[in-house]
Amino acid sequence: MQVVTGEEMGRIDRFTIEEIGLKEEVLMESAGRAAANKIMESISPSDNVGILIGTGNNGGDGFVIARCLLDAGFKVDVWLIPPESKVKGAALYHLNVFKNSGYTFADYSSFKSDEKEVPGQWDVIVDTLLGTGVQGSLREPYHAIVQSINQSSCKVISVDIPSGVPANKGEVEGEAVKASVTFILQSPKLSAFLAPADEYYGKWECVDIGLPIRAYHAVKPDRYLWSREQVSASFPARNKHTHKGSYGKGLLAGGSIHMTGAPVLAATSALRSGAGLLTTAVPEEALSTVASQVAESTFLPLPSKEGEVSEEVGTLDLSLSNYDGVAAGPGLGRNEGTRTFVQKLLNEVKGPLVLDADALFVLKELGEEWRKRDFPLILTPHPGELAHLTGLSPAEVNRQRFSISRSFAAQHGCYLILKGPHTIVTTPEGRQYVNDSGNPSLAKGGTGDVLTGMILSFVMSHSAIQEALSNAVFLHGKAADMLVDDVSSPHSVVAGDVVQQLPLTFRSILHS
Ligand SMILES: NC(=O)C1=CN([C@@H]2O[C@H](COP(=O)(O)OP(=O)(O)OC[C@H]3O[C@@H](n4cnc5c(N)ncnc54)[C@H](O)[C@@H]3O)[C@@H](O)[C@H]2O)[C@@H](O)CC1
Ligand SMILES: [K+]
Repeated sequence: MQVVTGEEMGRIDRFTIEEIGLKEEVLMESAGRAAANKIMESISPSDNVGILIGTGNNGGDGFVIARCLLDAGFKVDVWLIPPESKVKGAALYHLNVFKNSGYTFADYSSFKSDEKEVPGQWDVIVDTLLGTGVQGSLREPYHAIVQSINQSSCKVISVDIPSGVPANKGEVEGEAVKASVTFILQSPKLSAFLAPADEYYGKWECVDIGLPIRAYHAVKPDRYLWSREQVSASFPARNKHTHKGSYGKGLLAGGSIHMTGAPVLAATSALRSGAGLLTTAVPEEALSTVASQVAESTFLPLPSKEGEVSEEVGTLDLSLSNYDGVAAGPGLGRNEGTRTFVQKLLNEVKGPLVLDADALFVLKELGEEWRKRDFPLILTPHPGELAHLTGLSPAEVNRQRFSISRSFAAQHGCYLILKGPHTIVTTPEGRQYVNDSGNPSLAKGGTGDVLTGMILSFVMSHSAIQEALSNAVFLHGKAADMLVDDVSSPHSVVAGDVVQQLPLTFRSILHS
């Protein structure tokens, strides 16, 4: 499933109409009918339904939906918000089809002021006021209507996008519909994955309106949703005729005297995620504490000074080219030793290199050096870390999560995993994959270390790096979802619980 901007959706629509020749009226019929079918499945025949129709094509969808529901015998009131003379194009065509079918609507523009509240007898409101064409904050009368919708106790079903929510941005200016459910037409828009707009959608589902795949090929949004279906299809099975070496020899580097837990979490997570052989590299002063908590790893002591890796690491032969994958960062600290170490990893690792946490922090000081890597480089920042790397503020990063990740990954030739409530994996070519698992229980120290371990393990056992990364991100979130659904509360989940939950999470995918 592709994720689009409002403009991309418009271009896909136009290509379908102008190049492929599917008439706009036909497209609107398909869209409205597909949405109507979903709406009818989600309400009861005894419900009183109010359908609110706005001026643009979203309103046109509303006329199709209203006709479908009335034909099926539902109890429906239809309100046309603008004066009829304002309705144009395909929406006007469907207004006429609606009328010619023997149905009527109420003209909101002629209502007296005491008639303008959402009526108390409605159980369900279908919001087809405004779609992806909305610009800025809502003008009257939409503003007042949306306020009235949000104050009502009705179930609110938005079509395509909750009215007033922008397609491409997370910020909502002023009022917008807070939907119970949104039936998105064909492709989710960016705002479904950006805060706080994502909250306005309620539960959402995409409805197939039959836009031709050729139109997507022409427009190339190159952004996809990565969910359970894609994970199941790409999660590699463990073959009978394999041995520990078949699943990669990995190196996990992290820890310092005050942060011994981070490498423990990352290492145990890597091992639980299938790594065949794991070596954990830890500064000498922290080694015994870490080693006592990870029985299945071998260890590589790193020279240390004041509890953190020291600059001497730059002069040592660590045989870094012998590993199938390396991940570094959790708990390393941010001193010169870490910088020297990360520089060495960038130069000497001959396979996928995952940099997280403190390793990301020092990357900025390495200037242009790290752009020249011949082997895959995978960066896993949270918005604060990407802000540090780009010189932007975390708020700016969050505001433009998609575009900033895309340009950063392209500019630096790396895979970028921008963490957050809807983690985005971006490839060096700029393709993007949005994750749809996870919950706020993951907003805790240590959960990122768990993800790093999973990523290390997955990139060693999967030939397609993007799939490995997206699967790790999905399953990490899924483990948290399973914990919250079956075992814990979002408050109580700790990073170690996520590691413990991995076996059942993987089983749920293998057996689905
Ligand atoms: N173009 C197509 O072929 C199809 C479009 N579809 C529907 O069309 C929608 C997009 O249609 P439109 O581009 O007409 O956009 P809208 O339906 O969002 O309507 C835009 C109109 O709303 C008004 N408006 C914009 N900002 C406003 C504000 N802040 N306050 C008050 N009024 C405002 C303006 O008059 C503008 O022309 C989609 O969301 C989808 O529901 C579907 O029918 C499928 C086919
Ligand atoms: K809408």
